Amino acid sequence: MKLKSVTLHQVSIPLVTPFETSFMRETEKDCYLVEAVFDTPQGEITGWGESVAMISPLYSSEYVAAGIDVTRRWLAPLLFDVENLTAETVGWHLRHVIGHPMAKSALEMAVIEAQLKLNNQSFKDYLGGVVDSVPSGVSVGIQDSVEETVKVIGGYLEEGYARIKLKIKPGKDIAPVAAVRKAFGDDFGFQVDANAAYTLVDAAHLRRLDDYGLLLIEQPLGEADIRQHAELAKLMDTPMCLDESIVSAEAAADAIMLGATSVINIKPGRVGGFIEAKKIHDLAAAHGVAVWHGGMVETGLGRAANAALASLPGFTLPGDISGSNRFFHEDITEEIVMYDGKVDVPTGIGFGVSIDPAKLERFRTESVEILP
Ligand SMILES: O=C(O)CCC(=O)N[C@@H](C(=O)O)c1ccccc1
Repeated sequence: MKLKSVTLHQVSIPLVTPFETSFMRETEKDCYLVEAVFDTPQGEITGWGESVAMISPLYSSEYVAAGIDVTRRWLAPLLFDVENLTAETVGWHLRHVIGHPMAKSALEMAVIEAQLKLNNQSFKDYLGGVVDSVPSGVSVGIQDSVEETVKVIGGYLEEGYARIKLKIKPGKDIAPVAAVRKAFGDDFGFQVDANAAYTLVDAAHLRRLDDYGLLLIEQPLGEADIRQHAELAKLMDTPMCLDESIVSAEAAADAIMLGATSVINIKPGRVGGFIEAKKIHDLAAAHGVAVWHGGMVETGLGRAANAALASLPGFTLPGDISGSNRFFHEDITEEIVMYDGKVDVPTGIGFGVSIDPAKLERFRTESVEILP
C-alpha cells in the first residue's frame, strides 16, 4: 500500500459526567482521529486511527497539539516515502523519531485498518482472537465524597459491570475503598489506580489496602520507578500492576524480571501501537503474567480496536472497555454496548465500526490535511 494523504480531525466530545484522576479532571474528551487514504492494488482504501493523547501532558509527555504537530512535520512524511507500507513495519519506519508513542500508534492504527480492508479481514482474526466477547470493567473517577463514591459504584454494579476500578490519590484512598467494600461486600472484582500519585515513603499507608481483597493496585509510584515498585511489591499482598511504566515490550520485560509487576495493563497508545502491544501480551503470557486492556476514554473507534486485542487468550482480567455510554451521550461510531458484564468483539472488516460523518462534523474542532 502507498500512503496518499493523512487528515487529522481534532474532536471534543462532552463527557456524561466529569472524570477525575489523580492528575486531572476532564469534562470533555479531546483527541484527534487519523483519516489516511492509501493507493492499493484494489484502488483507494481509507483507514482510521485514534490518538489517545490527552489535551494536556499530564498522563505522559504527549498531548493533542504535539501529536498533530509531530505527525504533520515528521511521522506522516516518513510514511509517504514508503513504496509498500504494511502494518507490521510502521514502527520500524518511524523508529528514528524519538518518543511520541501515541502519535505513532494512531498512524499505525490507520495503516492496520487499511490493510485489514485490503485483505477483507477483521482485526480480531488478524490478531488471532479466540473469544466473541470480552468482560467489561469500568473505571470510576475520584468523587467529591465517600458517599458519592459508594453511590456511583453501586450504579455501575447495578448495570452489571464485571469489575470496578476506582481512582485513588493521597487523602482519597482508604476511606472510599473501605466504604465500598462495606456497602457491597467482597464478591465483586475491585481494583484501584493511583496514576503514580504516591512514593515509596507511602508504603506503610498503601499496605492498609491489603485489608480489602483488591484484585490489584495499579501504578502507585512514578513511571520511572520500576525498582521502587519491586520494593513496594515485596511489602504488599495486593498484586502490583503497572500502566504508565510499561512503555514498550522491553520495559515490560524489565518490570517482570525485577518483580515490579505481576499484572500488566496493556494500552496500545502508550507503547507505540497494537503491534508492540501484542508483543507485550505474548511476553507476559510466556512469563505467566496476567494482562488486561487499559482504556484512555477512547471513542468507539479505539474501543472497538481494543476489544479485538482483548480477545487474545492472555487477557484474563476484565479490561477498561466499558460501554460508550459510560463516557459519552453519543459516540462518533456505532455505540459499543455493555451487556451482562461484557462487550462483543467486532467481527466486521477492519475495526468493525465506522465513523459517522455527521457526528464527526458535530464534534470536530479542526482538521489538518497532510499531503506528500
Ligand atoms: O475506561 C476508560 O476508557 C478509562 C480508563 C482509565 O481510567 N484510564 C485512565 C488510566 O489511568 O488508565 C486514563 C484516562 C485518560 C487519560 C489517561 C489515563
